[in-house]
Amino acid sequence: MKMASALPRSIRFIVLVQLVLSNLILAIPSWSNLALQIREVGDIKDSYDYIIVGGGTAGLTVADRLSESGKYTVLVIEHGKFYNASDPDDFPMSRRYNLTSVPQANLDNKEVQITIGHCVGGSSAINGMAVMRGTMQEYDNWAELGNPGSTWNWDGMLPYFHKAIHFVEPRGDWVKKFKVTYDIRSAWGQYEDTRLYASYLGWFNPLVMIFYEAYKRVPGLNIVRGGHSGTHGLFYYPISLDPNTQQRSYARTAHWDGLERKNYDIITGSRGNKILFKGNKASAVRFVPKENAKANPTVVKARKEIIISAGGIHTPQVLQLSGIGPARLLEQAGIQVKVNLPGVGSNLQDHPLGPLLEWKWAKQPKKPFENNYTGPTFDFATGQGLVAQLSLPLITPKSYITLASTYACQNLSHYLEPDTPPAILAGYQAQQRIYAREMQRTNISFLSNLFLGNPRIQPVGSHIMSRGHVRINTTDPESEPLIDFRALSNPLDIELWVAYMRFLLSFLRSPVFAPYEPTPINPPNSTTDEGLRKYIRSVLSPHGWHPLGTASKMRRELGGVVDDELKVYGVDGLRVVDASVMPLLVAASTQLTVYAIAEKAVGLIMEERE
Ligand SMILES: Cc1cc2nc3c(=O)[nH]c(=O)nc-3n(C[C@H](O)[C@H](O)[C@H](O)COP(=O)(O)OP(=O)(O)OC[C@H]3O[C@@H](n4cnc5c(N)ncnc54)[C@H](O)[C@@H]3O)c2cc1C
Repeated sequence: MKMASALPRSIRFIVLVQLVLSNLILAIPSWSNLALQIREVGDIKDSYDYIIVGGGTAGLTVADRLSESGKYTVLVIEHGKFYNASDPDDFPMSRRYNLTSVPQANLDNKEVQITIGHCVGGSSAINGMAVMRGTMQEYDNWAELGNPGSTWNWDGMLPYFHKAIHFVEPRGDWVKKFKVTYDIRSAWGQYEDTRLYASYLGWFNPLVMIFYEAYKRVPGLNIVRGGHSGTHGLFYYPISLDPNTQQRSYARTAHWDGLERKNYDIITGSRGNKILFKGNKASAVRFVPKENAKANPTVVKARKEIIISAGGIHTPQVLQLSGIGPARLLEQAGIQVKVNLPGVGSNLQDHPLGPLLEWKWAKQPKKPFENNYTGPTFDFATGQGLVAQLSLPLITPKSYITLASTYACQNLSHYLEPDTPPAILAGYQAQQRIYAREMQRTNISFLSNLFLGNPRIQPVGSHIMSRGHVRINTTDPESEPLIDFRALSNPLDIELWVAYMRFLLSFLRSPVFAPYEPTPINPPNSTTDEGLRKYIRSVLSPHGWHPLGTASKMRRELGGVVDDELKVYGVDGLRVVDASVMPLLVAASTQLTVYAIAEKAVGLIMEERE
């Protein structure tokens, strides 16, 4: 989009007309056979087989797959709107929520700006487009927290990773130049009917190879033989880019646009604010217009199931407004308790973003960018998708055992709120056992370094020990929920960051960079442990755009909210399908995992039906 101003006016006009027309076709499909955008509440049917609250990444995937046989009617209720594809800003407020966290006590009381999607397509419409997944070990850890026989492990997820995204191989010269590794057979799917794409950029940033060479010298760092095949180390990730249009490929383009289905409706600008029950069975959704919570609500009935896919922040809110959540919180808000489920809203995790490491290079590499790329521009693209994922033994060979045993011996209740319910504590202790073990292993990453070009590195914490929460505002439950990351509330997190910083500072001294005479921009002004702690507190963001865990798929006695079929404990006919079911972070950005969760959920629903 930003390129448009460089074009002659006549061409700009044609491009604009094309964009407006294509947008009309995509956004107003109600005149044809296409899936229907309901414009007036009165046009909504009295009941649907499936109702999905939230038309984002997971919600649209589930809706598409449930409606594809034509046997079932599906309604999606989406809070945001169809946005205008010709909008010159790729990241406007109209497409995202305007949220901040409560002040973070361990981050100098900072209120953290929270960015999540608020439109048809949800966060997939505004994300950085990186396509990554975690390692085998990380998904296997999910199963460990699940019920006996849980299939939410690597083997149980892999078929859905395949189904979720159509992988487009990189150009041969690119593979050679960058040493890209990928393994289609074991890691990627190429299904014809999957319209979501993972592809690589077709241009060259010479800086990337300098970083590649520097990482290669890090002792113990794997050069991954099949990027994304469940192991970690140094590799390239593709992006969610449609290779034909060179535009963002996301939940809307893959799972809504152009579908010819009379059984698939969506209503936008509508906020689902209560699930209604007949006895124990979720039977209807109540919703209000986006702008007016006090307006007359509409109720639409579900004949088979209701699925909440409102994302890691709003799914717990919808559950709590429906009387499913911690009883005390609900009583304080004057909400009748349907199920006392303390885990709703707890276990909030996100990938923390460490300080952006930037340098000035006195001498530049000879060859500048080979830039004939014409798609969307964003930070990750300039880094070409190079990521280095590092285990704790690799980051800090001398102290990883001490860090792991310090964590294993912690009394977690010292770092939680005094009235933390026993089930929540039990769940965090189960996670503690997992992480105390994983800190000593070399096949799980604790720090991901994303190369962003220029040269810059964005360090991202892959796993955190602190746990936050999302709770309705008891004085005004319909307003935005209160979001507290409780960043660094577990003191081990800052010690991990001190170790990460020490690793990074030494990496920057790699002899590979020396010919370019680098000078760091904004380095920490003290490198003592205390100096680094202070520095981290001043720069860390606990929000790396991946809030999750707030309706975790764990055993109920561990504070879980959904079982292994993603059904909400204590009621019938209600599932959660989105990022909030992930019980633990994976060392990867989250969209591909969310798409795979949605595909697997549909598999479970269909298995039950047929
Ligand atoms: C800025 C940003 C950058 C990111 N970058 C990357 C990246 O590069 N790579 C990657 O893999 N991942 C990335 N992610 C993360 C990834 O996009 C998300 O994890 C994923 O899209 C979440 O999917 P979801 O279905 O859980 O939620 P969403 O996709 O957020 O969907 C939730 C939907 O529910 C709607 N909703 C909320 N409440 C209600 C309600 N009460 N009633 C009706 N509708 C409601 C919302 O409007 C939204 O459309 C990024 C995310 C963001 C925000």
